[in-house]
Amino acid sequence: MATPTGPVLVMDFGAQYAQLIARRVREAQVFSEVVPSSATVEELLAKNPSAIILSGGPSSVYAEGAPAMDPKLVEAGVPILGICYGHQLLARALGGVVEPTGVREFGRTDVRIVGEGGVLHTGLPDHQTAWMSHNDSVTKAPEGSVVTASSDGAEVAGFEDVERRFAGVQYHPEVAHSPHGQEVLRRFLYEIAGVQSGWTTSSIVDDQVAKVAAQIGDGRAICGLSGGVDSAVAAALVQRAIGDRLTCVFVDHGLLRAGERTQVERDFVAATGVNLVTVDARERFLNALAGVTDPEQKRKIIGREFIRVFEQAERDLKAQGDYRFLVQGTLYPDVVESGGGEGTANIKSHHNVGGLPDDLQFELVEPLRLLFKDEVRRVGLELGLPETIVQRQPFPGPGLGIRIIGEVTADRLETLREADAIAREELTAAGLDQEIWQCPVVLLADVRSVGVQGDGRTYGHPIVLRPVSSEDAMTADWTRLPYEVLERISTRITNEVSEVNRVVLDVTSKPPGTIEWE
Ligand SMILES: Nc1ncnc2c1ncn2[C@@H]1O[C@H](COP(=O)(O)OP(=O)(O)OP(=O)(O)O)[C@@H](O)[C@H]1O
Ligand SMILES: O=c1[nH]c(=O)c2[nH+]cn([C@@H]3O[C@H](COP(=O)(O)O)[C@@H](O)[C@H]3O)c2[nH]1
Ligand SMILES: NC(=O)CC[C@H](N)C(=O)O
Ligand SMILES: [Mg+2]
Repeated sequence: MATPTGPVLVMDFGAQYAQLIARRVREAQVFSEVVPSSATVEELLAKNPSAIILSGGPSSVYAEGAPAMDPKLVEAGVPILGICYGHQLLARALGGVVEPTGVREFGRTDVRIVGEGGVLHTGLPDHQTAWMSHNDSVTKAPEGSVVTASSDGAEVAGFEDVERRFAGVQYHPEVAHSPHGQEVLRRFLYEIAGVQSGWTTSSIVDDQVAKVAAQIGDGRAICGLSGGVDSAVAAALVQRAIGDRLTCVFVDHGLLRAGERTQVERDFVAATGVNLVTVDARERFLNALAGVTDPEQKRKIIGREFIRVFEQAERDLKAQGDYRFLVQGTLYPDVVESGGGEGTANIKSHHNVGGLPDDLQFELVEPLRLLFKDEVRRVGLELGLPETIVQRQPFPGPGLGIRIIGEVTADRLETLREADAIAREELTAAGLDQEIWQCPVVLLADVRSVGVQGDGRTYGHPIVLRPVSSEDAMTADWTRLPYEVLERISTRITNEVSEVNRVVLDVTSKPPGTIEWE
C-alpha cells in the first residue's frame, strides 16, 4: 500500500530537534520527513506535501542573511504551522511584526489562552506550561488572523488563520516539557490541515517491502548483519521482498563483545532462518587500526574495512550470482549525527554513513533510513521477529574499537571484553536490562592511576561505566543505578580484570556528552 497522503514536511531552519517534530507527527500517524530550509518552493511542492511545518532556529528573522522563507510558499495553498523561529517567519510573511522585546523566555513558561483559544487551544487549560526558547517575539499578528495564546514575553504566542490553514506557536509543542504539545500538533494536522491518518507500522512494512522489491528487481543483495536490532529488522524486510536472493554477512572484526559471535551464528539463525556467512576479519581490522588514536580516524578506518570485507564476500559469492546491492540497518540518528542534514554539524561519522569509503561500488539499500529506534522495534515486531532480538540494547558497529580511549590492541580488547562481560552479567542479574537503553563500558587505556591491591602498589587503568536511558539515542540521561549493583560491578571488575584498578561512573547527560566516548 502506498503512503496514504503526501508527507508532512518539516523545514529545518537549524533547529536542534527538527527530527523530533517529524517524529511527533509520525506518532500522530502521518508520515513526515525533514527537509533543509534551502529547499525551493518547487522542490517542496514536488513532494506533494499535505502540510509544511517550519521549525525553530538560532537566527533572528529580521537579521541580514537569516534563513528565509520564499513568500511564494504562502500562496501555494499548502497548510503551514510555524514553530518558534518558524512562527516568527510565518507571521512576518503574512504581514505581522517581529521584534526583540527585551523579554526573553527559556524553558518552562506559563502560556495563557486568549479568547476561545482558536482551533489549537480550545478547551485546554487557561494557563498551561509550555517550553519556550526565544529572544524575539511576534508583536503584531498578521492581518486576518486571530491571536490564540499569549505569554509574558510573547504577546502573540499563538495565532491562526483557519481559512487559509495557517497557524503559529512561539513555544515548542514537540518537546515532552510541553504537556499539551502533542494535542496541539494533532489539532493542526487533523483540524486545520485536514491530513489523513493511516501511517502505521503495517503501512511502513508494506511500503518499504514494495520499495525494496522495486529497487533490487531480480538482483541479489548482501546484508551486513550484526545481531543488533537494526540490521535484523532490515534483513527481515528485505528477505520479505526478495526471499533467498538475500545473503547476510556477519563480520567478526575482533571488536565484538564476549559471546556475540555465537549469539549471531546460533541463536539469530535459529530464530530467523537467514542465509548467513561469517567472515573472520579480526587480523585485518587490528592491523588497520594499529597506532591510531583519533576517534574520527578510527571510525573512517572501520567503515572502510567493513566495505572491503563485504566486497570480498561479494567475490566469494560470485558463483551464485551478482550481488550488487548492500543492505544496511542505517537509522535516522546515524544520518543526522554524521552531518547528513544540510546545516547539521558532523558530531561523529557513524561507520555506516559518514565512514563509508568514497569508492563504494555497492548500491545501498537502507529501508530504515528515516526511522528512529522505537519505530524500528515496532516494525520488527510487525515482521514477526522475536522480542529477544527486537528489544536488544544497541551496540555500535565499530564496537569496542571506540570504547578503548587510545590505541586499539589485542590485549586492551581482551581487558575491555572481560570488564564488559562482568558489567552486563550483573546488570542482567539485577533485572535492569529493560530500564537501561545501553551501557557502554569504556577502557581509558591512555590513563593510569595508582592503586593498592593485596598490600602492593598497582598502576592500572580505569574502566568507565556509562549507563544511559533514552527514547531514541538523540538525547539521553544517565541511569540512576542502585548503589548495590554498582558496588558489585566495581568489586568484580577490580578483582577479576588484572589491568584495572578503578571503576568510575559517567554522570553526564546527552547533550552535552554523547553516549559513546568517541
Ligand atoms: N559486525 C557486523 N557485521 C556486519 N555488519 C555490521 C556489523 N556491525 C554493524 N554492521 C552494519 O552496520 C549497520 C549499523 O550498525 P548499528 O550498530 O547501528 O546497527 P545494528 O547493529 O543493526 O543495531 P543496533 O543499533 O541494535 O546495534 C548495521 O545495521 C549493519 O548493517
Ligand atoms: O552502528 C553504529 N555505528 C557507529 O559508528 C556508531 N556510533 C555511535 N553509535 C550508536 O549510536 C547511538 C548514539 O551514540 P552517540 O550518542 O555516541 O552518538 C548509540 O546507541 C551508539 O552506541 C553507532 N552505531
Ligand atoms: N528557538 C527558536 O527558534 C528561536 C527563534 C529566534 N532565534 C528567537 O530567539 O526568538
Ligand atoms: Mg550494532
